[in-house]
This record gives sequence, structure tokens and C-alpha cells, in this order.
Amino acid sequence: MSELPASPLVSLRDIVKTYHRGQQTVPVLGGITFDIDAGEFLALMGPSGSGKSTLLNLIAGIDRPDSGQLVIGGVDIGVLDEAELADWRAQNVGFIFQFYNLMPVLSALENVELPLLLKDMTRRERRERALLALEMVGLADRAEHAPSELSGGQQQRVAIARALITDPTLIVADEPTGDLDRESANDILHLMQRLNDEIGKTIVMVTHDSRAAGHAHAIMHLEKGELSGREEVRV
Ligand SMILES: Nc1ncnc2c1ncn2[C@@H]1O[C@H](COP(=O)(O)OP(=O)(O)OP(=O)(O)O)[C@@H](O)[C@H]1O
Repeated sequence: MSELPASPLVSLRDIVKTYHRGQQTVPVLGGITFDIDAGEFLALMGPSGSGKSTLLNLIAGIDRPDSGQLVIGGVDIGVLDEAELADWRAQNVGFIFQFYNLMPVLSALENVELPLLLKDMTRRERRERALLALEMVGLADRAEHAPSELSGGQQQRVAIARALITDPTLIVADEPTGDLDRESANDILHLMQRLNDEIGKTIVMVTHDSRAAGHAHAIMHLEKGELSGREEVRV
């Protein structure tokens, strides 16, 4: 596993984001400043429309702020051009989505392998690594199954294996348990906690669910595009 860089891993300074739709402007983030330490498991909570997903997408390098500075692992991602940003994302960020975003025509193993297709690796190396990742999430015996042959919780575990496969600096999760029943949600949250505790993955998770947020170290609350507080959950 890669070494963790010095804290903080993520530094946001005065991040402003406004969406433009025709003549209409929608101010979403009004100057956000905070740090995320390496090894932290942070939950982002707030009412619908408060800007949680927008903030997560900026931290993941999917979108760009209008102004402000965003430094991750010592890289000022604001100065990267589109190709450099895409490359940075592929190397540094693992994504977990609410609806898993697995490719339906591929097996679990092939889905996990996908991020490695960009790497200089033999087919055999890719398969071995993907199998290890599936083992880590307890699904090695389902490697050949299609997503439609797996439960929601199992599909999310495949998605977590896919997020881990490149050994990213940062894992971002947008409502990872939003589509799951309570028991499967608990399994997923425990798995994420293990990734954090046992292999030191830094995780930022958007959630509406305070029970889910209770698995994080700290909860950052957003209100109308402003930070309204940080709550420590576990040490
Ligand atoms: N691509 C876009 N174009 C225009 N407006 C957008 C776009 N994406 C989001 N918005 C608006 O920005 C605001 C914040 O959206 P965002 O998805 O970040 O909120 P959220 O806190 O994650 O909400 P939810 O909990 O409902 O998912 C909302 O008013 C939304 O309508």
C-alpha cells in the first residue's frame, strides 16, 4: 500500500461554486474552508440541496470550483488541465456511488478489473489483483457472477473492491447505503470502517443517515452551502 502523505491530506480554502442554468444562477457553495487529515473517515451531512454532492465532486476532482484553492496530497488540483485532472483522478480517487454503477454485462471480477485497464499490467496480473480485492470484500466466490445475480449489498461490495483496486489516496462515497436495507447497510459501513482502520484509507462519505454517519470519525454539517459545524464521533 502507498505511504500516507503528511497531514492534512485535503485542504480546501474559500471554495466557491455557483451553477448557471440559462439566465439563472444557483449559488451552491459560498466559501468553504476546512482540512481533512490522512486516515480520517469523514461524513458530510446536511439538508437536501445544501451542496453535499457538489462538495464531494470537487474533492474528487469530478468538477471544479469557481474560486478557492483545493490541494490534495500536495497537488493543487486547480492548476491541472482536463487531461491531467482525469489522470490524477484515476490514480488518486476511488468512487462508491449510491446505485453501485457496475457494468451489467461484465462479471463481478471484470467490473473490479476495469480501473486497471489503463495500467501497464498483464491480463493475469489484473485478474490476480481483482480477485484479491474481491477476497478483501468477502466475495471471491462470486467472481464470475453478473451484477444482476448479486444482492444490492453484494453489488456495493463489488463497487468497493473496484474503488480499492488502484490503491487510491482517497475514497469518496455518495450515499453508499442509500439503496440498501438496514442489515446490508450495516455490512457496508463495517467494511468501510475496516478499510479505514486496517489499511488506513481516507474516506469522505455523503449521507442523510445519522446512523451511517456514526461510523465515521467526524461529521461535517453543511447548511445552504456553508459549513455549520464539525462533530467528533469516534477517536
Ligand atoms: N449540474 C447542475 N446544474 C445546476 N444546478 C445544480 C447542478 N447540480 C446541482 N445543482 C443544484 O445545486 C444545489 C446543491 O446540489 P447538491 O446535489 O450538491 O446538494 P445535496 O446536498 O447533495 O442534495 P441531496 O441531499 O438532495 O442529494 C441544488 O440546488 C441543486 O439543484
